[in-house]
Amino acid sequence: MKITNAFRWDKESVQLCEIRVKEGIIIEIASNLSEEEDEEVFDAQGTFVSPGFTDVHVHLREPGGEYKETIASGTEAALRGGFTTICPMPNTEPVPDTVEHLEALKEKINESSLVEVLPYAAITSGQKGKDLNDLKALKGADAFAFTDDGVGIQSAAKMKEAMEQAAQLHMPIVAHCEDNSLAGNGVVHEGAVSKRLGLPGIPPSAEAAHIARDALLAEETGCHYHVCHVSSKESVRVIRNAKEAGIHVTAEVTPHHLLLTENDIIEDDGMYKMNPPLREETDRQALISGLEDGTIDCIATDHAPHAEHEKQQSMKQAPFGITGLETAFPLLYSYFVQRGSWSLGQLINWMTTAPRKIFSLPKRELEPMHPATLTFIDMTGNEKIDRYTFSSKGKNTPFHGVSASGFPLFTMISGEIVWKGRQGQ
Ligand SMILES: NC(=O)N[C@@H](CC(=O)O)C(=O)O
Ligand SMILES: [Zn+2]
Ligand SMILES: [Zn+2]
Repeated sequence: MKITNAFRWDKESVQLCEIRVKEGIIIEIASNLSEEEDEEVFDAQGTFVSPGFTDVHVHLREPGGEYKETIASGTEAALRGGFTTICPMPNTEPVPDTVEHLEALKEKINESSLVEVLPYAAITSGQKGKDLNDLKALKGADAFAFTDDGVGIQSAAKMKEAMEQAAQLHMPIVAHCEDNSLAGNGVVHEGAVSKRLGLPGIPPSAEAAHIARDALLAEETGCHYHVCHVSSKESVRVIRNAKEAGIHVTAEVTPHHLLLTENDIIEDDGMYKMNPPLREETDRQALISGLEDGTIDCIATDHAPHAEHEKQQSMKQAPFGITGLETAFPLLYSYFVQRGSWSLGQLINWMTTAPRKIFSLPKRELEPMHPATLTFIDMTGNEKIDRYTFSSKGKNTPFHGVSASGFPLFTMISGEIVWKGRQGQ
């Protein structure tokens, strides 16, 4: 197959190109490729082509929470957002904390996933933070990495034990950092908005204290420690210091923490409730500079679908979390690339190469010998985000009605167009 009329990021600028694909693999890329007899031609219609995005932090809710999302609906949302590899978190029912549960989950993934799905296994039984799972056996059953995302591991000793074992297995420990004794029953950032709305707050120290603790434990144990959804300037500082000390720490940031602050919360509205909470403008700026200077390694959505009736509740009642797969690239492209803060190459790196490097996944580059697993993005059009058109069952986004460019038009996996939803709409 010859893909024609596509733009790609070529070192420093966007260039028109043609791509030859054989048996699902990229063979050649050039501005003009020779004609081959009887070759199928795929007209990319002037879209921008990128390796499919990788998201190392999503919630698919299956098993146990199928009314919020299923593997089928969540992976369709991934395709619609340009993601071809996603890593679901283990806060499901049951939790993938035994080989049996993980195998059952993998079977469901095989039955209904539309993209590559690499599931995490939990660190502790039922994610209760008490009994360590058989990490060696879970690695043997292909766990992507270990995490108790959804809750922080409260006991430092338990975290140390987990890291000791993970280090021996050469597996990363991925952490939702939240000290419950500091976070309490908080529902928003502790600051101006928690005061204005009279809501219990979550201080930045609830996150940063765990990161500082765990960085020391990672140093002691030699474990690779990855921090989920960094939200505060204090956390960025602690991660920067840890990296400077040579500790193997990596970190991710979500689109919503890069784009929103507590000031976007106008009233007591559960749609703006997420964990960690939206913080202050100085935090948002620290996250942006942390990403730009390499303190934060990649972008991950923390796609957290919930049902409409759940998110329509007040801050105190609604569950934490917002969806992200179908809005991540358009929002970041429109806000940071179109306005000139980042190059397209930087954004693509944080959503493709960088997350794969953190977890030593096989490279997916737009280069010969790599799989033709590609996302084709419409860079010129502009449309309003409409949550009711999401493939995800979770319509819970605070970005409904926001205008953006950069929506994927079609997605290819190993040379096959697997999604052309926007074309068909
Ligand atoms: N981020 C969230 O606000 N919610 C996540 C849990 C989590 O990522 O901690 C969820 O599972 O809904
Ligand atoms: Zn979390
Ligand atoms: Zn999460």
